[in-house]
Amino acid sequence: MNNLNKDSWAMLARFCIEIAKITNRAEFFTVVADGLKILGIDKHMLSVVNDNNVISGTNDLLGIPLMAGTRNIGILWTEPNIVDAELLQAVASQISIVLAYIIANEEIERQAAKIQNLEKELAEGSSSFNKEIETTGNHSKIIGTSPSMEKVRTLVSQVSKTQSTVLLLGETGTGKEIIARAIHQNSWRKDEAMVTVNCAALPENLIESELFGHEKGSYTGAAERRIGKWELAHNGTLFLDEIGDMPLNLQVKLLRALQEKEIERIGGRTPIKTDVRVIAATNKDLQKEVNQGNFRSDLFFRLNIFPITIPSLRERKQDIPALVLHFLEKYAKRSGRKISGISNKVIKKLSAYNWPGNVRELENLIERSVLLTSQPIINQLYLPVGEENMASVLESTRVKTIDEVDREHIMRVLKSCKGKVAGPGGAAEALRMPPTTLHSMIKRLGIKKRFSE
Ligand SMILES: Nc1ncnc2c1ncn2[C@@H]1O[C@H](COP(=O)(O)OP(=O)(O)OP(=O)(O)O)[C@@H](O)[C@H]1O
Repeated sequence: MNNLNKDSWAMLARFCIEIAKITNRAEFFTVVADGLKILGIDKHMLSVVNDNNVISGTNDLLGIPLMAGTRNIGILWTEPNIVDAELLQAVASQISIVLAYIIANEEIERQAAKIQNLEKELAEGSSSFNKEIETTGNHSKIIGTSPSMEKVRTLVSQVSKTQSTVLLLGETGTGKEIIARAIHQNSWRKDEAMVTVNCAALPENLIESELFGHEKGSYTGAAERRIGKWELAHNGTLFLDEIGDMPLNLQVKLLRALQEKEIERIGGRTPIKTDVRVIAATNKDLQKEVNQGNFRSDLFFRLNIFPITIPSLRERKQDIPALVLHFLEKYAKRSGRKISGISNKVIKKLSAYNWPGNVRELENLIERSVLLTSQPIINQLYLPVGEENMASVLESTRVKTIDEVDREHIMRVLKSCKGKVAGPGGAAEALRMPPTTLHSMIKRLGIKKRFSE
């Protein structure tokens, strides 16, 4: 029963000690576990139970099956000839009841932690649950028919049905998470959870507990026992995002978990067996990280069994129109707006841009444009303030007038001065011009009042 946690062991031990007192058979308790004298209980040797439900195991130990209904949940070991068979059966049936209760309790805790995890993700708006609904069961939501995306699709199909660890490589926003989800949805684990851990989002001291969990009191602040995401992903998939940012000392533990298929909670003394499929993703060049000593080479080789590189959007510009239509439909539906399309002129501009933020950047732009347009066809782009880089690329086909350049520059300076025109720290000072001149330029160029004093 090595997958029982510490509290459950203690509960079982207390019960067994009570039985020892009641039966007046202290010598019955021969096996020591977790520092407490309890009955030896094992669930891994059930196959040697004979017709009489009594077996001889190693070291001449006797084993009695522990049953929950017709299901074997463990085996009780004792030395032969210490107690009579009738008493042994009575003790075994009592222990079975307690053990079944403990196992059920642990399952409830695990499920509660899963629900809590989902609720947290829903509250943060990053719900794997939400996304699961969107991508149900197939690759249809992975948009793009360019040869490079078709290659990705083929690799996804090949690897989904296997147990292999997968490494997803690609720039930020290229769709690594959506591909991970497709692999999960096409695997036989699809009815279990895909649990996500962002290895870059948490400080080093918290990420180990996030991943592997901790026992109550294992460190200052560990007021309650916590089940880690690895355990939550049992029978399902664990998506380790930004794996290139995982701290070195945790990389050792991750490698061990991948190899041994078991983990230990912080402060826990018993290893926990798990069945987890790992998909890792990074936008870093992992080989380079290995060369620089930031990433362990043994872990790299363990993860790099089946790498899939997702191409950047600028390498597959032919996918832009289909992606745009997909996002238009998605956000028009979500916002209840009636948008029937987007003009060719805008598509051309989008295709001229080099998309450093890849599909995510395109998606954000379309969402914003759907919300801000008042026309049924989008024929203008609505760029977020501060995206000068993008704006200038999109506008590069046209030469700007001096007034436009002045206007943009003054607006930028006013913004950085929080709208202050005159006086210390004001825009006039920054632009080295008299406040009166700046005031009249603001008026002439039609700069909105919110930028002036
Ligand atoms: N091929 C695609 N079809 C449809 N939507 C896509 C595609 N690729 C990416 N997206 C969308 O773009 C957004 C960003 O994708 P995702 O989060 O999967 O990128 P990522 O590579 O994991 O990014 P990061 O490295 O920053 O974590 C998501 O909303 C996703 O649904």
